[in-house]
Order: sequence, then C-alpha cells, then structure tokens
Amino acid sequence: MEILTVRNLGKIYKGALAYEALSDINLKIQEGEFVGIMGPSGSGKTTFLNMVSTIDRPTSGEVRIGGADPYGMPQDLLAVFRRRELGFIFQSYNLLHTLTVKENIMLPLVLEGIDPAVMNRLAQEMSDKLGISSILGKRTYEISGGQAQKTAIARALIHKPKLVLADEPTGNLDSKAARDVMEMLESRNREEQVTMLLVTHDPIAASYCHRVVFMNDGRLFNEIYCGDSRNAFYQKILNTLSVLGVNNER
Ligand SMILES: Nc1ncnc2c1ncn2[C@@H]1O[C@H](COP(=O)(O)OP(=O)(O)OP(=O)(O)O)[C@@H](O)[C@H]1O
Repeated sequence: MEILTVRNLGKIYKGALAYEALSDINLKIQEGEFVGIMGPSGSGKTTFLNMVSTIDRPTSGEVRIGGADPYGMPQDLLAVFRRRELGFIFQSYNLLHTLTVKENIMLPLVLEGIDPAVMNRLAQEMSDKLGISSILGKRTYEISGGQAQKTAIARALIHKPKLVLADEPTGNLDSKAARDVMEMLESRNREEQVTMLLVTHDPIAASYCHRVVFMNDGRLFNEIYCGDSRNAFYQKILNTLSVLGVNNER
C-alpha cells in the first residue's frame, strides 16, 4: 500500500525575488519503507519535508498521505489529520521542558483524550522498546541528548502514525548516540513496519534506510537502494554525495 504519493510537486517562495525551491518532484513511498533524503545545502530537502508534513503549502502538484489529500482539508480537519496520521522527529527534539519524559511521550494521546490507564500502559511499552524506562520520571533538562531524542521518537510513534517525518534526527548527537538513535528507528521500522521519511546530512544515518533519494537544485537527482550489505550501501551513498560535491566529513 502506498503511504505517500507526491506528484509534480513545485514550490516557489514569493518575495522581493521569487525563488523556485522545488520543481517537478515525483515520489512514492510504500507502507513499511524507510526512506532517506540527502543533498547539498539549499537543495530543497527541508522545503520538501515541509510540503509533506503540511507545514507549508506547495505552489503546484499533489501530496497524498494514505490516499488523503491534506491540502484539500479545511484548517481544523488538517490539524487533526496531522496530529493523528503523522509523527515528527526534529533535530532539536522539541520536548516540553515543564513536563516529565513520560508526560512528553504521552502528549499525542492526551490530545486525543485517551484513558489515562491506557496512556500509561502504552508509554511504558514504548519506553521499554526504546530502552528509556528508567528515565520516565525525569525532567527533560535532566537527560542526555540521545535520551532526549529517544523520548522524541517515543512521542512520535506512540499514536501509531501512518508516516513518521524526521528532520536531521542525529544532527545534535555525537556519533555513538547517533548510531543508537538510528538503530532504534531501524528496529521500530523492521518490527512494526513504521513508514519513515528522514532528511539527513549524515551518510551513516542514511545507511540505515532502505532507499536514499538525492536532491539537487530543487529536483530529484537520483535514488539508490540498500542491497544486502549496509557497508556497500554506505559506500554508494558517499559516492553519490561526492558526485553532488557534498563534503561529508563528520
Ligand atoms: N521561506 C523562504 N523564503 C525564500 N527562500 C527560501 C525559504 N526557505 C528556503 N528558501 C530557499 O529555498 C532553497 C531550499 O532551502 P531548504 O531549506 O529546503 O534546503 P535544504 O536542502 O534543506 O538545506 P540545508 O541542508 O542547508 O538545511 C534555499 O535556496 C533557500 O534559501
């Protein structure tokens, strides 16, 4: 089943000087896929993610999520659709500092008015899977960056969204914590077929994906698939980045 269908997507930022940030993007993502987006700085990755996440409107083209047209919805329905069907993971975690780790994780369920006993059980199950049960009572300023990102992942997944969108989820982490976070995402994808779309500059993070789509100058440049070997995939990612002139020192 197709979870995301993007057809002929274009975005022109209008200002003193109009700027075409996306041009004629076509992309399909099947249920259970784990797809990375890479490309040089300014190539349109975040703009693309913002169009898919319905944070910003495309100038042309179509976006379908699980068959639904989010841009055809009135604002109030769109807000509910985004909350129910999408999960977000950001580079800066975006946790609420007045809440505990557990309260942050339960937030999407609180907004849906789920029974507290059910919320507690789901939060416990999710944090067991992500290995953060021991920090559930802590405040967000008492935990490490890696733990904060795992908390954000738990929050993004707890309501079982159709599509999880991640923007540089390892961008603020050291290489050990980054691997840990990618292993978490990979295991949630493998075990529960969570469909994920991830923007990253990090070729190691991208190598956990099934497929990496490369952008250049607002267009899709190329896509490559992971075969049997993650190491060979990593090398292919590095090669494509070097063709695009991206320096990927970490
Ligand atoms: N609100 C805006 N108004 C005008 N131009 C914009 C706006 N947002 C982004 N752009 C331009 O659109 C292009 C694509 O930007 P975008 O942030 O999508 O790139 P990116 O690939 O995510 O870059 P990076 O890897 O540096 O985050 C850039 O040239 C940028 O300057």
